[in-house]
Amino acid sequence: MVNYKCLNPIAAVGVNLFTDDYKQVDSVEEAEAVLVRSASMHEMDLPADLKAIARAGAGVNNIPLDKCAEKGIVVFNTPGANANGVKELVMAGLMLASRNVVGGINWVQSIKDDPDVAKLVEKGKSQFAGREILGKKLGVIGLGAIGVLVANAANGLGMEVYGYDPYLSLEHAWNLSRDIKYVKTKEEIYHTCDYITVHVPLLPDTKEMINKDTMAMMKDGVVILNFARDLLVNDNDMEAALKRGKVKCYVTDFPNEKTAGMEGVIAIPHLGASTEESEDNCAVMAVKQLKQYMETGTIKNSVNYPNCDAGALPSGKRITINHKNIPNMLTQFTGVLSSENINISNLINKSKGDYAYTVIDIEEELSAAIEEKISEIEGVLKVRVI
Ligand SMILES: NC(=O)c1ccc[n+]([C@@H]2O[C@H](COP(=O)([O-])OP(=O)(O)OC[C@H]3O[C@@H](n4cnc5c(N)ncnc54)[C@H](O)[C@@H]3O)[C@@H](O)[C@H]2O)c1
Ligand SMILES: O=C(O)CC[C@@H](O)C(=O)O
Repeated sequence: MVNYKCLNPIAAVGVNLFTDDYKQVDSVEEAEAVLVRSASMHEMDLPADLKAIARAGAGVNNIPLDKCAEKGIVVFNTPGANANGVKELVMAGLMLASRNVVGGINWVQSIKDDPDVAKLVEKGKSQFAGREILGKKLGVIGLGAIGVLVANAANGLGMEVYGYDPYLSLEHAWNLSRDIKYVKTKEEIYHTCDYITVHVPLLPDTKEMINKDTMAMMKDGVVILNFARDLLVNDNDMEAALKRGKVKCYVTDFPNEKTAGMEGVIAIPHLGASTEESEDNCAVMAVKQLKQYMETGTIKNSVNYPNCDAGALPSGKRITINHKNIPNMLTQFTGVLSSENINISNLINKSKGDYAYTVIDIEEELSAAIEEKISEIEGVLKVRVI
């Protein structure tokens, strides 16, 4: 039986994939597997039995990835599963920043009880006139699952689209329309574009990438859209830029105490992935990845351990070892098994940065004492026998 804990509500279509071999528990302390959306896990004690965390979503800045890796806990996310939901809201954000729909709607509400409302609407509507996006230049920073969809959709609406991503993957490059102008520096986007949208993860090198220096390079009256994470933007610098008119409008899906009421900000309550379709896609992908890892040791879409297709289970036992990526580990693992006269039928070893993962298939049972011996090897972080 595998105990799992959901730290946020996870769509039923995903949770229902758990069979009778899985049991939902009330506290993280009892869990071997965790499902999470946006709940912060940074201050949480991670129990010794915890083996995997699946983030039903893309951003993993709410999870202490290094601390998890150090404890042999594999963290998964669900790349692309909510990308269409976010793309659609970004397109809405482009419109809301261009046409004063929000101001107009609020105004109608303020005059709704006036018997002359229809006449007042025609008389007063000019104060909410806007501009069209057709022919305007859009810069997309980060051409991953969301950025590519946004770039292609904006291109389809007649915008001239520029894209920047120094780590562009082959898969995403294939999906990018040939009309998108791929640029080699962010500065080209800053200097050129009327609208700039960011779709990068929050990392030390992307934190506050939109700040007074980068905004100084932008066109006067630029519109900035942030459907990625609030800390990508320096809020004090944004406030000053909005006041000066350097930035015409800032659309954010991550309002905080500073930006929620800021003039010139369109604040949306983190709704990018809040669609039935995205929530279902993320939940199904997260649960499938978690189950596959718990049941077979295969790692797919991990952000802190290497991906590893462990293949079908052997007739005997499978030993999975999460360990440090340091020399001489395989010799020690195979040494323990050969000293017990155990034959290895298959061995896979993968590494990612400071961490590695080894899967060893044997055609017989494995005693707890031998498992213990492997666990005691320096650099071994977690051992499982499936
Ligand atoms: N608003 C929401 O509800 C919502 C939903 C999903 C994702 N997000 C956020 O959006 C981000 C992007 O999501 P995604 O699904 O497209 O992820 P993704 O991993 O598919 O794409 C991220 C892209 O950013 C690129 N990148 C990384 N560092 C960069 C840099 N310094 N400059 C330019 N590009 C860089 C990567 O190469 C990658 O192509 C997530 O990390 C998350 O924070 C928000
Ligand atoms: O779970 C959510 O609602 C938001 C998820 C989103 O921010 C993500 O990074 O995938």
